[in-house]
Amino acid sequence: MVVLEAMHLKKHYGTASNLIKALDGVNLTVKRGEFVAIEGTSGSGKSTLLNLIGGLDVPTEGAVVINGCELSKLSDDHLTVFRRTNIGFIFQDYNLIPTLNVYENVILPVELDHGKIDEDYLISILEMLDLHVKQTKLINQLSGGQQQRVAIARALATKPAIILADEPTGNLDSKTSSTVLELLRLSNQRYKQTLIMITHNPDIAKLADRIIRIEDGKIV
Ligand SMILES: Nc1ncnc2c1ncn2[C@@H]1O[C@H](COP(=O)(O)OP(=O)(O)OP(=O)(O)O)[C@@H](O)[C@H]1O
Repeated sequence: MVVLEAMHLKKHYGTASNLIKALDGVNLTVKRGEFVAIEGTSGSGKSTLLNLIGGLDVPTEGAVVINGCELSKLSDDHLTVFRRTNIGFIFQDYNLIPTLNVYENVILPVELDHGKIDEDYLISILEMLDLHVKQTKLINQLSGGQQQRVAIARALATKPAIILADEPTGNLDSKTSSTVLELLRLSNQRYKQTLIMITHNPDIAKLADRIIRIEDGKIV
């Protein structure tokens, strides 16, 4: 079953002589439960692609369809709810809320949609990420790596169909990094979640079902 379809996606900035083709005609089909790694040099268009797939940015041309829903057809409000319920983002700026503690940050996306919190599932995530003893800590009492793990727990909390991750283990030591990858892989397999991950690490890319390489805004 196809969960994501990107059709002829383009993202251009500027005009005429200053035209930057950040993404230049990308077609991509991803099946439910697939783990896709995205590789490419700096500036090749990886983040642009992830932002368009996640509906965080609007393409200049082309369309993104997730679970049969074309993102550009949704109103802003619907898109916000759609994103929250279908997509888990693990980006480098964690966007955690400093006035909430770890537990409150993690359950926030579930609460915003008045969803039921699966406590057992949540505890297992927090334990695997070694955050269970930090649940009542405020975000600024955590190290960068711990904050990254909170962002990962939050992305998994809603059991989203698609997880979009931008170098999710970039700031973690190698032990935590492999734990996080194991958790993502486990979650990917157990819940048939689709995982799309930008990585510069060939060892991580090797774990993926498929590696996509982007150069100059195109899949090569
Ligand atoms: N808002 C913007 N305005 C103009 N150009 C932009 C904008 N955002 C991105 N670009 C350009 O689009 C191209 C692709 O950028 P993108 O961030 O997608 O690359 P990337 O592969 O994710 O790079 P990195 O690995 O360094 O994060 C780059 O040339 C970048 O300078």
